Amino acid sequence: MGKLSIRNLTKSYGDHTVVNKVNIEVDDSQLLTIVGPSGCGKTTILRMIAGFIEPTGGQIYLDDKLLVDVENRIAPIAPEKRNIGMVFQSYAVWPHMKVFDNVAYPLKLRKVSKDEIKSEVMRVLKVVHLEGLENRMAHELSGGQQQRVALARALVMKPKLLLLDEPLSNLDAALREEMRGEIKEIQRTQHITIINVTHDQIEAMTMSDRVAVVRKGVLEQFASPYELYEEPVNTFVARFIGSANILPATKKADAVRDSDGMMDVMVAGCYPLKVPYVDSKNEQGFVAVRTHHMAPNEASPLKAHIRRALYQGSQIEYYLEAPGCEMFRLLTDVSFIQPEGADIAVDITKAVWLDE
Ligand SMILES: Nc1ncnc2c1ncn2[C@@H]1O[C@H](COP(=O)(O)OP(=O)(O)OP(=O)(O)O)[C@@H](O)[C@H]1O
Repeated sequence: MGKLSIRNLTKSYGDHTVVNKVNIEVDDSQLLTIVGPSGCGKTTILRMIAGFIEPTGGQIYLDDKLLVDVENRIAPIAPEKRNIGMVFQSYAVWPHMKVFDNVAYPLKLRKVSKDEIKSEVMRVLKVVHLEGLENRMAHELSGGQQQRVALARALVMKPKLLLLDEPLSNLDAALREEMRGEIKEIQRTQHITIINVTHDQIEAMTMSDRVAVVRKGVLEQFASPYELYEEPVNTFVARFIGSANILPATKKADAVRDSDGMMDVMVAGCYPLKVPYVDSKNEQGFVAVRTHHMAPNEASPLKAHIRRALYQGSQIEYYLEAPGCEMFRLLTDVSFIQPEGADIAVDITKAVWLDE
């Protein structure tokens, strides 16, 4: 088991609130990613779960065990008694200790028998694909291998919950990709609940069952990767996840749902469009449009000026300007080739309405 519930979790330093009433529920054996720009409070949330930072408000439960409850003044459970493993960005391994001893360390502290230490260490080294390297010194390993040692050391305690604070950010792109797959594999085979912190939205999308998008300490959206991409709740989430184009749009305050579940909006003052109906009274708002949901069409009333054209081999990405709009992007295949400075017209094939 490893079901985590975070309720109204808050942390303030003086009058600076860095985590503000965050609510998150993670089911057993799921992988949650907390994502957001630098300084938004990701690490603070993780450290409150681990017990290294005391919250200013809220509760955290792991299964039915109350780890901390500020309002009811219940003394927080000490970090080492929480049954939580943690891996950080910097390789927290002892360089002049053997791989085996690095991983065995937490078990030795707990006075586990020698035989059991040996079998447990060998078991987790296999899980992280380091079998055969147990007698190497940690400093003789590559960055990726050292990070696997740190992972093995966290896993050897059979934690209910594994917290990962940007453990992949120091690795090169190929190794990062490989480790993402391995962490997913560990989640599945070891039946462990994982909370991963990153500012990399691709990592959040590809690894997670659920994603928590945080901005300035506030949880903006908590959903599956699919929902975040298809139904972002605001322009911040739409930009951050999948870098959507955001265009100004208007609609009637009493816009109606048609028989297809759509409603009429006007984009950039010139382009009538149907988008999925949302219950909103706002007349001014935005539409979020993915770059591949725009298509060139000479007859379209949405005229745009090509500021930049980035040739990418199989496709071209155009950076476009239109009156009243921030720069937006169109992704096409190479059959549509236009020079920078050209004026074109584009259709929007799919979009969602956002109030803010
Ligand atoms: N001990 C402290 N005293 C005062 N402010 C702090 C303290 N620790 C963190 N903060 C502030 O809390 C905010 C959140 O920090 P946190 O490290 O949680 O962000 P983050 O999202 O993990 O950022 P990054 O991606 O850069 O690691 C920041 O504005 C930071 O300056």
